[in-house]
Amino acid sequence: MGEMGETGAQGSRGTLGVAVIGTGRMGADHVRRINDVISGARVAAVADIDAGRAERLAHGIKGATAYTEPAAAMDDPGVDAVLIASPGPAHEAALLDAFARDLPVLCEKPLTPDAASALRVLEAEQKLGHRRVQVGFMRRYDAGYRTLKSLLDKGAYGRPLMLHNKHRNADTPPGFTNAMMINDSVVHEIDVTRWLLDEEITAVRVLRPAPTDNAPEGLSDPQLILFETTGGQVVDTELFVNCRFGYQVSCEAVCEAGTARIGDDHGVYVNTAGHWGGTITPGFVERFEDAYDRQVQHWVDATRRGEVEGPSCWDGYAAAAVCEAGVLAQATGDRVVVELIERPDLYR
Ligand SMILES: NC(=O)C1=CN([C@@H]2O[C@H](COP(=O)(O)OP(=O)(O)OC[C@H]3O[C@@H](n4cnc5c(N)ncnc54)[C@H](O)[C@@H]3O)[C@@H](O)[C@H]2O)C=CC1
Ligand SMILES: O=C1[C@@H](O)[C@H](O)[C@@H](O)[C@H](O)[C@H]1O
Repeated sequence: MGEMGETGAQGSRGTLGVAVIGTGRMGADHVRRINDVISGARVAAVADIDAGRAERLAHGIKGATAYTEPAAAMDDPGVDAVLIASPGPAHEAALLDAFARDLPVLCEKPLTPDAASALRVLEAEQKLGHRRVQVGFMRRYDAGYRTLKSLLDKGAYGRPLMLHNKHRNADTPPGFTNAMMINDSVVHEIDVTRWLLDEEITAVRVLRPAPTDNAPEGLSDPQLILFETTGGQVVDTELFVNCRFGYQVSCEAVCEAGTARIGDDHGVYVNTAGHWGGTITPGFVERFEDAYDRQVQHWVDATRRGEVEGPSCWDGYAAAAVCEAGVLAQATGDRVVVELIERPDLYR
């Protein structure tokens, strides 16, 4: 254990030594964030099954060691906490490794890619007897979503009846599948729906219009996803992941006495010869930069106080259960009911 472990996490002011698992796009961005943007933490170890990638990243960081095994990185003497940024199917093993060492974790979304594995993680955390995981649903740290949440919580426009979401990506990485459209992309709308409305999602439907010619063969893009909630609200999401023109995420809440919409900020509004308007961010890294920074700072601060806050394994499990229903709804065209276990005491 690093400095934090020697002094004790509770109330300690030591710098948090973080092992970053997975050094691809998000892992490398989180390493940069920990090194250059936020305070109170340092990268003590990185791990990637691609040894060269891990070594190249560790090379530029004083005191960081590269590993190929996540468990070996967690055993590094400088490590107090773990940030998991490997692909979703690798999360369960890394989470169980972290639990075996009782280390605090920030786990990128999705918690895991299916409900059964998410349930195993939920059960393993309960065996520890305390929460250890914050799930990387970073939209909860975005300024626009936070404002919308506080307006809804105050009942500013009365009871929310519907949400209209848009989620557009310019393009998809190689190997992106229809299931990933739900598990990797719509999982964000699943989380913001549950969080903004404070309700569970009870059923899912998916409509698949004729696909764009810009989508890779076999990808049904765009899709329209409909959720029903325990509160009787209906939520629609347009997901269009090969729209070509940039990255757009917005959410409009329709309430009894008004509507509130976020995500339309296009920066400076310009008038010039033959042109008017703003800009569109190219991708999620730019659109949600502040949210990622706030999310990681929040995790570091809570961990240094010996606390665990933010989206929990319950949120990760509930999202995985909705994703599973969504993938089935996508394949069959049916309305699929979401099956959830009763919420355990640890997450009440
Ligand atoms: N919050 C957000 O907006 C975003 C979150 N993500 C999430 O971040 C995670 C990583 O995504 P990307 O960085 O885009 O993927 P990526 O493919 O760019 O990087 C993943 C890295 O993990 C490594 N890896 C694979 N299996 C591993 C294992 N068992 N142990 C250690 N390393 C392993 C790969 O070699 C690769 O370097 C995923 O969970 C993804 O859903 C991704 C994009 C945006
Ligand atoms: O999490 C993310 C990606 O994994 C996903 O592939 C994108 O569609 C999302 O916009 C992004 O936020």
